[in-house]
Amino acid sequence: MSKPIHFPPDFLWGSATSAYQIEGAPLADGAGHSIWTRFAATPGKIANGDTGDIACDHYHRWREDVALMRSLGLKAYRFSVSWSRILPQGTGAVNEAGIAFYEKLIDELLANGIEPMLTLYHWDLPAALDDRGGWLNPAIADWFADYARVLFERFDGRVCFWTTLNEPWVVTDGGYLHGPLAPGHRNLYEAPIASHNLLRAHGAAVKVYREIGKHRIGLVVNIEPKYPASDEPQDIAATRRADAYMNRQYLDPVFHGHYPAELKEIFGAAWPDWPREDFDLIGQKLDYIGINYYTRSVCRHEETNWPLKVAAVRQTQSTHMETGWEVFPQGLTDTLVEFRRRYGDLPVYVMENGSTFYDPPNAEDGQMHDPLRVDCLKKNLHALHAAIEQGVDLRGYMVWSLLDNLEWSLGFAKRFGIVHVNFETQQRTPKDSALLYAQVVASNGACL
Ligand SMILES: N#[N+]C[C@@H]1[C@@H](O)[C@H](O)[C@@H](O)[C@@H]2O[C@H]12
Repeated sequence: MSKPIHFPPDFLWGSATSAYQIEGAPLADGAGHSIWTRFAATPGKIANGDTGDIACDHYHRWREDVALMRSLGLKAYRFSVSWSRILPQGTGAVNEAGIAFYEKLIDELLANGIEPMLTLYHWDLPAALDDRGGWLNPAIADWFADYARVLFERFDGRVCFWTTLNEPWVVTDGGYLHGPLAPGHRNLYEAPIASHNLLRAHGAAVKVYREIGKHRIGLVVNIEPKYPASDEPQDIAATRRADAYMNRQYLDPVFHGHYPAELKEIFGAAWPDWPREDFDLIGQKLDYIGINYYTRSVCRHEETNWPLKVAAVRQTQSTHMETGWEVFPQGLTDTLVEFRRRYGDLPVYVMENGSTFYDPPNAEDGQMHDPLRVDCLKKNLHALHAAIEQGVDLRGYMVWSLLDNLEWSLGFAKRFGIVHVNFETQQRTPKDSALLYAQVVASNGACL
């Protein structure tokens, strides 16, 4: 019998979602278009013609969903604000109805003893700003800082956990280099510019927060640890390139004041010489780092793969994600321990971790059984605890996701929720994984 595991006494157990994936009604009450309302309206961009027009109808069911979180005993809820609900044109006049929606949500969370954790940007850029160059326009750092200021002024104090960006790597790689995500560009020269401006915008928002904020602000990055497929020099080099491109491209500038050298190697002439002062802006001190972990990647050299010349070697037990994400809990431990080794003892929150498996239909007992997700959750939580035992200052864990939702260009078919959503009836049904998670929260991990 393994000894029961205990997490730190004030460990923050919660769940995570994002605006466009769950809210629906993206244009309600004066909101403006975003690059995702546009992308979803473009035939062929989202599987099965799915859109965020309704999604989980959270815009109308927010009170019910907070009650659901309360029933699971959650201590925190990580959500994002849709920039174009607050500033329909991305800059300029504030849409008070947009403020009102998030104010109701925040106050309801607080009334139910749930810590609101607010993400300023989770991919849904106002379309009006995309028309002005979006993340390719250096002015976006100021636009983002002005948007952040509005929310800081309205909500700081009720919101004590702020995140500037969610997964800048996905925004860049998906939206500007390879193109499966909004705004759907495929351009070697644009990707580094968008990525750099995301980091500048992050720094500009943190700078504003230091002027007027009184609580905590950080950045959320997705980390996918890279392991060489062999000890061949070219596989080792490929692994180094993949790590630099996906993981260190954001953490090195924020914490070390420069990009990894491999990026110039990868992008060649498409990699600009960045102004030194940009790194002073990007390197604003953070109160915590948020890490999203899903899987690892085993890398080999592949000359034909553009532009990294890296291929991922498919592994055995995988989730039902499009690219077959391997279930590899050790990667979560390794990621957290490596962050501490490379960047120091900053408080860490796992801001997303979860899995997608085909959930069998409601069993005759009316319960939604999801044994694969239950198994994956248990293994990941043990891996989390292993990191704490190795000295990582881990403060909290947000399971992705509270609800089945719109998995971006993969549509509604990829279900990550611990709560099942019937998208015809909007009925929410806690899965076995939700019941397990409720026990984990109640026992602070001792039930594992
Ligand atoms: N894919 N996948 C699931 C999940 C996605 O739904 C989130 O919006 C992203 O922050 C991150 O990619 C992770």
